[in-house]
Amino acid sequence: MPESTIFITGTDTEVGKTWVSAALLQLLGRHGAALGCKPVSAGQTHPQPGEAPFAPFNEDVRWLQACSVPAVGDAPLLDAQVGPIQLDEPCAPHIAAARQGLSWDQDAAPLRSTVLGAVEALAARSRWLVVEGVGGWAVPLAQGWDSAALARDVCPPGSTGGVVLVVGLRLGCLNHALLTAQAVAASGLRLLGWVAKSGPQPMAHEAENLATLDALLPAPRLGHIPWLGDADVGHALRYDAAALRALAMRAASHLDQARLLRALGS
Ligand SMILES: Nc1ncnc2c1ncn2[C@@H]1O[C@H](COP(=O)(O)OP(=O)(O)OP(=O)(O)O)[C@@H](O)[C@H]1O
Ligand SMILES: C[C@H](N)[C@H](N)CCCCCC(=O)O
Ligand SMILES: [Mg+2]
Repeated sequence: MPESTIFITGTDTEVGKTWVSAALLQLLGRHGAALGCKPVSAGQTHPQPGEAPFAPFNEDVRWLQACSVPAVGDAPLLDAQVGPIQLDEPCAPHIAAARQGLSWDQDAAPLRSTVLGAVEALAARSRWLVVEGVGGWAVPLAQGWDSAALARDVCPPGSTGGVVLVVGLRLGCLNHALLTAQAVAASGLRLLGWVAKSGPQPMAHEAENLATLDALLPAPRLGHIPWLGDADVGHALRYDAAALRALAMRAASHLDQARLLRALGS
């Protein structure tokens, strides 16, 4: 079993959870096997007209597969191991599932058992397991099972792991971050830390917003990942896993490794 399972949540969808997950994998992979999992994903990338053909893939799964660091001698992870449930449409997962005729609204048990089976298989091979949630903390998945319940399933209260919150720096993030931290605590889970992620436009009064989060969030800031303006993410995702790892390393250079290892108790 892993020393720690880290569940990555965010203040919203598209805030940088995958960037942070990939960066953590590359950073922690220096200290032992670090494997990534995106248990439920929604949205497949298909070749556009005129583009060289490739098999459709989910971008988050592709990132985590490329950036996972298996133990020496262990096999690289397969797409289906990193992303056991990959839905077609880029929307709320329970809606994407319904549109594909999956009956998650009737019974969560088959979904939960597939997902947790996949997570456990990776856990058995890793020192660090990084599990990326879907959207924000409370996104519904299936009847009686949501993203918060998934987090509790993969790093139960009392386990050595916990939650890392990614805060997308934009107006509104203070409220979303503080509500999420409250909800994590109410679930009985440990907030290990939080990471700020900038978008293409710098947030107005960024320093003051970061200071407010530092003062009010009940966990340490583990880093602030800037916008990497020159990154050709689309090309790297399609054709170049090494370029994805290089981008993840650039992102990781903005994380505080010592603080992270302290938060993980290592
Ligand atoms: N070149 C780049 N440098 C830094 N950040 C980028 C770059 N290109 C895109 N991004 C950021 O990545 C964000 C999406 O990040 P990411 O895919 O990690 O989000 P997410 O929280 O994982 O989303 P989801 O809920 O879909 O899983 C975009 O909103 C954008 O700000
Ligand atoms: C498709 C998207 N990028 C995410 N994977 C799914 C986000 C679900 C958000 C649901 C919601 O909070 O409204
Ligand atoms: Mg993501």
